[in-house]
Amino acid sequence: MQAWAIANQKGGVGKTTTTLCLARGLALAGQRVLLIDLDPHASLTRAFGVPANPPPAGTHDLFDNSGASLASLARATQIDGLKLIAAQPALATLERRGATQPGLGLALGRALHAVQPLYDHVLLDCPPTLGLLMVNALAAADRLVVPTQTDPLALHGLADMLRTAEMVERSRRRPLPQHVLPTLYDRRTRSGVHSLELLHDRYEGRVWPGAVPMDTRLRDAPALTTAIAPSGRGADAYRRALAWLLAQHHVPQRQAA
Ligand SMILES: Nc1ncnc2c1ncn2[C@@H]1O[C@H](COP(=O)(O)OP(=O)(O)OP(=O)(O)O)[C@@H](O)[C@H]1O
Repeated sequence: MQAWAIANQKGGVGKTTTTLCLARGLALAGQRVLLIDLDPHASLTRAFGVPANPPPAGTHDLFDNSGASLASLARATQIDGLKLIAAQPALATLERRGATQPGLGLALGRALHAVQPLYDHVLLDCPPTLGLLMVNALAAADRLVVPTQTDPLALHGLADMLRTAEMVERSRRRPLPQHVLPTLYDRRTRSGVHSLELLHDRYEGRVWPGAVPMDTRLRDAPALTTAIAPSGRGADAYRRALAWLLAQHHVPQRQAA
């Protein structure tokens, strides 16, 4: 099983869209995929039409003492082979508890360990804040995918995110390969073209050589719950990005604990 953290400390850079498109691509290729929505805003959960009221069983239950197992929280989705653990608003309170409850930073990794035989890939959609939930995802992941908007401000956010990942990597003493995915690219703007060039110069080897273009069909997909099968330039770009990510062979297999 490969665990992928999809993370960036900056909001609105395409994390949820990326998670959804990569997961769908993997499931359509016959892989057994689990999505875990770690973002209290629950965009990914809503994209699958899971109602917010009453709050669904989901990610938060992994962190309390309810004894809920990850396997029991996974719900089927409209896509064969793709399961989802829904986010609940209560996730937002976890950051406070984390400070006082030792061991909570590794709760997700422990839960994933138990479902290794059930899934080929687990994708973790992270919130845009460096808190307990993101640290859990980075500690548990086998690889990190950082979607980054192609504009000058977003490049600062990217540098912060990669520094954070390197800190976590040092403390867990296991490599965390990092892959950068340029998103929301507008080739008609000079700042877009310039930012993409900068990305490739600064992070050579870690950046997908393409870029996901602005595409209204991708923008509308989650809101309309038609996230299941968007088509068009954006969806095509994600297919190519997934192929590139899978071709990065330096990702080590998970070691036995
Ligand atoms: N390639 C694209 N073209 C057009 N719109 C896009 C594209 N990718 C994402 N969007 C839209 O941009 C917005 C932000 O995307 P998304 O929710 O995936 O980002 P996020 O990083 O997960 O955001 P947040 O930090 O708020 O969770 C959404 O409305 C989404 O539909």
